[in-house]
Amino acid sequence: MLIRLGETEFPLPAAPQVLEVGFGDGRFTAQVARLHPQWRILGVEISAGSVARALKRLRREGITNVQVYHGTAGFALRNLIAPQSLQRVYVNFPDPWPKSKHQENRLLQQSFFRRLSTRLAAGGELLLTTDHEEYWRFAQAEGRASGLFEIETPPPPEHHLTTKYALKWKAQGRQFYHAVFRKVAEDPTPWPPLPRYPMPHALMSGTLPELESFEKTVVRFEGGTAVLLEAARALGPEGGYYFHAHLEEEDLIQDVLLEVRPSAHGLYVGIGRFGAPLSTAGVKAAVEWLVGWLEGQGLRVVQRSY
Ligand SMILES: C[S@@+](CC[C@H](N)C(=O)[O-])C[C@H]1O[C@@H](n2cnc3c(N)ncnc32)[C@H](O)[C@@H]1O
Repeated sequence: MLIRLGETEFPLPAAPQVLEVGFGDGRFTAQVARLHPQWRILGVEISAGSVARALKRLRREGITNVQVYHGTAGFALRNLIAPQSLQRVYVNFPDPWPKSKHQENRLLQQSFFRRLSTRLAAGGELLLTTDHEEYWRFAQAEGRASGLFEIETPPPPEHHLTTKYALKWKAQGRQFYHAVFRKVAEDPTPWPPLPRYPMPHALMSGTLPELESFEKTVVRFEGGTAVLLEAARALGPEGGYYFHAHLEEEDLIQDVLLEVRPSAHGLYVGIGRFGAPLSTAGVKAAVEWLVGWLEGQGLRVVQRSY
């Protein structure tokens, strides 16, 4: 039920028809899944704690028509959702980012609406419910500016007002706002999924140096940054090293382990399977840097696969 990127095809082969962005504790997701057992639902959430709580709830309730992705809505839309496949997107109580200098962090901006239009089916819709009147107006202005959506503002359906945040704001007597953004046209700009590469690796010869220290290194590549944070010695009989790399690419943050270990064919340098990483341009850049760094330590490349 939890999507592991390294083991998933892009887009998801059984296309979800419904997406919920920022599901929090997942109670609304579970409710929708129970009401519509025939829908394939994808829930997306950036908070790891919320993902864990929602997964527990979905398992406890025996719900099988929800897949959960831990990451950003932008990444999920681009990579997991097939073009023109979504019937409905729920956004309940998105973070309002009330200060004007933080507004660029808001989810419902014109660029998001443009990209969303490529993944919605004809007539597909996004349903926004919020307690934040200013964000509600902002989202409508952004949706309208895209020229791709028709907008209506009926009162919020009662069952949207049962989420954790809805109950919290209800207790404070706040007012609620709702908007339905219905797709009427599509952005023509192509937005293909992120390119993926075969797992990059190299075989090297020579003696692995005894590392006394390792200095944090930042590697920039087209589309992002890889930060090699630290190195650790493998204590097993074969020895070797692990390198912790933090990768930031568009809509994707990954922490991966690179490894240098003796193999039957020489020293293997590549990405470890730990955490089922997604083999992106960032992974390639990190492996490339490590191989170059080891060359600087006197090792030679026997074979390179990237
Ligand atoms: C105010 S909470 C609302 C949670 C839930 N929908 C509710 O009504 O109780 C906003 C949620 O959106 C999540 N979130 C914020 N930005 C996101 C993004 N770009 N992609 C996915 N989730 C996001 C946050 O982690 C948080 O759980």
